[in-house]
Amino acid sequence: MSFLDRIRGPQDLRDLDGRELERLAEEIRGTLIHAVSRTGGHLGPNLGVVELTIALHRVFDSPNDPIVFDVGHQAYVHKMLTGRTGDLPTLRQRGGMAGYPSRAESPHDWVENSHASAGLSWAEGMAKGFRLRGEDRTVVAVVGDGALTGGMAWEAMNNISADPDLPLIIVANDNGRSYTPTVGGIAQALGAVRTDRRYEDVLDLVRRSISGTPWIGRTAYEWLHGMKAGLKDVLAPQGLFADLDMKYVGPIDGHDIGAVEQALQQAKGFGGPVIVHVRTQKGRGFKAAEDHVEDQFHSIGQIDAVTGAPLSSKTTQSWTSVFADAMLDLGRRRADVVAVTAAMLYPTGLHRFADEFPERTFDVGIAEQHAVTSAAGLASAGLHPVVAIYSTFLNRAFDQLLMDVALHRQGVTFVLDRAGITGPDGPSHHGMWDTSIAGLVPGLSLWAPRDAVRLTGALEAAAEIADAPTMIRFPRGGVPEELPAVEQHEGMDVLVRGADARVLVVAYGPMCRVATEVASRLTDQGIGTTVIDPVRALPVNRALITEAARHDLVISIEDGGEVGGLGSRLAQELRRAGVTVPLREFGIPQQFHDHASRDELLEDCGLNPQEIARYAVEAISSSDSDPVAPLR
Ligand SMILES: Cc1ncc(C[n+]2csc(CCOP(=O)(O)OP(=O)(O)O)c2C)c(N)n1
Ligand SMILES: CC(=O)[C@@H](O)[C@H](O)COP(=O)(O)O
Ligand SMILES: [Mg+2]
Repeated sequence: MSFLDRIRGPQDLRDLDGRELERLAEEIRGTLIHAVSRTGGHLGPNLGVVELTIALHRVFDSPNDPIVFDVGHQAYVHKMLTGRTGDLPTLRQRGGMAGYPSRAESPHDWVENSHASAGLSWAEGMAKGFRLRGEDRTVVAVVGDGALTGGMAWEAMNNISADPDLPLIIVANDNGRSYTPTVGGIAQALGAVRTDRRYEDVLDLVRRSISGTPWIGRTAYEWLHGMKAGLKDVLAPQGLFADLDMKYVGPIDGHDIGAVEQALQQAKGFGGPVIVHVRTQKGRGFKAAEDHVEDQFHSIGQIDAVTGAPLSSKTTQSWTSVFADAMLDLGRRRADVVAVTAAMLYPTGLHRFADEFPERTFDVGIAEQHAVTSAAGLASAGLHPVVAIYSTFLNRAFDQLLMDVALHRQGVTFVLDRAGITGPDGPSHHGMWDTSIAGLVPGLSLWAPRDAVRLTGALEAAAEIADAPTMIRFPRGGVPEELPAVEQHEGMDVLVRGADARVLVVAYGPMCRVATEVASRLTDQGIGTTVIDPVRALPVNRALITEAARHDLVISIEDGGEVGGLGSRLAQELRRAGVTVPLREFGIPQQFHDHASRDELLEDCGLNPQEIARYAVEAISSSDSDPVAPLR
């Protein structure tokens, strides 16, 4: 039986000796590579925390001592050590193991939100809470160097550093990377601590010089050992945290289980907030990952478990790569166009713009709030910033969008990738709130392109707006074939013009294809149907109101939240115009949607032609004297 097979929970770790623990780490690495190369997922981050997580679960008593993972994408090893190795083959699949901690899976899991830089606030609150309730529990927060570039982490640190007996241990998991190398002064400061060896070099020098004479050696060693704390303070680099009067232990080799355990025990002994700074390597133990320049296999699809070569041959171009092409073309023609990313240069497709225009590309770290307001600053300086960001991560920068960009009427373009249902990353990753947010922002224009041609056109149009925010949203994955219009009308694209149309379907983005299929089903039932893509979804086009008034039923279909989404805004404008035609909005239901494939979840949301057409037939029939035969 392998060591890993013997681990049903953290208690089974405690009997293993150093050699056995190393064997266990090897087994965990092999299992991770084998499983995640098949399922896809965050292989690199998890390969980097194997020894760290083993040490954490040997020193602390989870779940009595909660272990909080910031972002949580690096919690696969934690899940394996808490009895879930067998679930790895179901990773990120419908009904399978979540890619982040999940309270439904285990009491060892505490925080499910995959949005970075929230972990320390969670841990600070938990530690205060347990202390107030008189519970003897230590909270441990594992936070990456990337997550430490997020402002929320420092809001928490400000409170933690002022609370000397808070039972909280912060493990700074410093692998020097977010996707690409982590940017900014904080990362540099961590790096300084990581690479500054004055203290160790002096110790090595003394050890070498006295190694031949035992009695001197023993005396000097005892002296050194006694002096160690003072010596370290004098010689060790005054790390980032020293000025906060935070106790600091490190830097520790995060792949040396014994050293990490010793550091964690030392930190535990302090009884108050401590930073344990561990140096790890993302992708450790898998050469293809270690050597992967882009992101050290931060997030992978299916790959060859030996070579690391991608297996899922992407046949269709991705929405992201269409944007990358359009952005590069725009940048070549417009010197005022600049790019802003929050530590996601490659995932958002800005890397090619950055290669050609490095001085016009700004990676601000995992700091979306700063990214948005800094973009307002760039616009006020006469530039046109394009902020490329995953839809879900814009949530945390709503105030900056509203009060810095829109209030100041700054021309900033937001390109929201992963808008709508994303799929495997689960509830905190679906981009289902951006359209509701957009609807609240005065002056904002939004495009939801249905294909590559419309995406390119939307970027061109958005870049022309210099006095208000603009937003372009598209989903994760492959871009569909071009869906040409049969007619242009007042800036809108008519995709189907039904004879004697009774039903108007207003469709946004990738749902336009669904809408044309709804139309063909209804036409087969003898119900004339018109399909319109507004192209510029917000503000609502007045011509759409006029079109709606000419029909007996209006249906809107969007890959966005149905509450307060684009359909809701259309309904509001119809009411305001006194148009009483019934309107039914089809969108993503207002709930947290678990992980599954994007197609599975869209089906669950009812965003398919069958269900929508069935609704339309029933609605028309119920309003008619001679009802139409129900759809089969
Ligand atoms: C608010 C937010 N922005 C962006 C992301 C996307 N993201 C996921 S992990 C990651 C990098 C995290 O780096 P780090 O904290 O150092 O963890 P590591 O992957 O190195 O273990 C990013 C940018 C996110 N999860 N949350
Ligand atoms: C953890 C995180 O937020 C990202 O790594 C995310 O998982 C990437 O999502 P995509 O795979 O859609 O790029
Ligand atoms: Mg990192």
